Amino acid sequence: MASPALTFGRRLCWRPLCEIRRAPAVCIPTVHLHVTAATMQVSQKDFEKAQEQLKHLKKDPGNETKLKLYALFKQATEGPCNAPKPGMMDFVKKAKWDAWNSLGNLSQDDARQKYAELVSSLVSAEPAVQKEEASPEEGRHDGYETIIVTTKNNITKIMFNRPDKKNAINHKMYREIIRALQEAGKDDSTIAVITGNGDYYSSGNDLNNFTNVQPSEMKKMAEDGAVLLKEFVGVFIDFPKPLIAVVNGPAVGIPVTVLGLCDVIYASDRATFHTPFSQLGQSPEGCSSYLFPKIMGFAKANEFLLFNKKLTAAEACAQGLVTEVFPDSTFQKEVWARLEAYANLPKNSLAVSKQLLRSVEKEKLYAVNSEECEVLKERWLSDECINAIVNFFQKKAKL
Ligand SMILES: CCCCC/C=C/CC(=O)SCCNC(=O)CCNC(=O)[C@H](O)C(C)(C)COP(=O)(O)OP(=O)(O)OC[C@H]1O[C@@H](n2cnc3c(N)ncnc32)[C@H](O)[C@@H]1OP(=O)(O)O
Repeated sequence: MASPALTFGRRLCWRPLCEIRRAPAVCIPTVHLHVTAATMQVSQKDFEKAQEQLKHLKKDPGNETKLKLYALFKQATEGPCNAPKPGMMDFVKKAKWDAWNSLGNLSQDDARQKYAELVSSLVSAEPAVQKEEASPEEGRHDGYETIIVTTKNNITKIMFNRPDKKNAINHKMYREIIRALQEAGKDDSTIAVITGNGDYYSSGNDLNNFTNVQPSEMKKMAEDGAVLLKEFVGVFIDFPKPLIAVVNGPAVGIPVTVLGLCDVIYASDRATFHTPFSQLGQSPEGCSSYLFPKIMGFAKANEFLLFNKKLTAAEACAQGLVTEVFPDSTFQKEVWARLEAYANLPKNSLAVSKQLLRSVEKEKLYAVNSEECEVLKERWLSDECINAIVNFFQKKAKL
């Protein structure tokens, strides 16, 4: 397949909602004679109320739901799908058309009803309070949007903070993590911790990083991506004090590979570890092509890095990737109690010891990092990789 302009992705996110918001009561007078006036009024009122409620949703309901809302709105206001089918490569329009068309001959009243019910279920599922935002944490560093950085009890904590996107790492987040690690390396803390907010540790590279790119810009996108990735992995290689990963949930891709560059890895028993590189037409990064065989042995590393084998926390621990696994119910309490005790140890002694443990490998790690980024630069331009990303957004295919 020729490299298409990857212009779908994000646009899918808001257009259906925006359209719904922009298309208010003008379409509503469509009525059906078999419905009594009273029922019709209630249903129409609910429909209008639902449109209003939708505007105030705090949580992005996700593409799948937005497509459902779009389809029900069109059905409710225009009846069965009557638009011409968009072309295969017009992913967003095609997804919307498919959603509308799938409603077949559903009546406009039923569509209004279902629309109102769906909005109502979204409203009840809204989080009561965004805890992290509601109560600013002690020692919080300013100027970050995608991560939360705090320093307290001699520990600098860097928390991935895009829980609605499973903490997928977009370009801004790569840059913010680089800056946070550089600052944590120099601040007064004794140790630094990386963790995730929400149910995931991180779902890895945000696949939107590859979207909205015109064919003429693909090469530049790959080159810039390789530069950013090299710098990102470089700050892990050079991190001067103990770096602990507190893996609170599933981890996919790059947050897994850089675990080999962290010093201690604590995992909840809910965590899983997955590097689906071949499934995505990509190749390993984060120095994992060198460190993982050293950590797990070739036999296990090959299954993990080549064949996308997902590991449970217990398996990752048995293979030496994870230091210790804790029951999810006591994970935070046990881990933080332990980290606070470690952070009271002499800071300089810990820093020089960590550097001794890691310095023998540094030159090799720089070389591995460079080589991995070069290979990935080519991979990102390959049909295998582009097709995998198209597939993710088109079908929302899950790993
Ligand atoms: C500078 C560039 C450097 C590049 C370095 C390269 C790194 C390689 C990698 O990291 S490879 C790993 C890439 N990650 C993935 O392929 C994961 C893709 N995501 C999934 O398969 C699933 O989302 C899941 C299994 C992680 C979670 O599934 P679940 O059903 O529980 O949740 P949703 O799919 O509904 O996810 C909620 C919303 O989050 C969006 N999302 C999740 N992960 C990513 C991602 N990696 N990239 C982009 N978007 C992601 C998902 O699309 C949902 O969004 P929506 O609510 O708008 O629909």
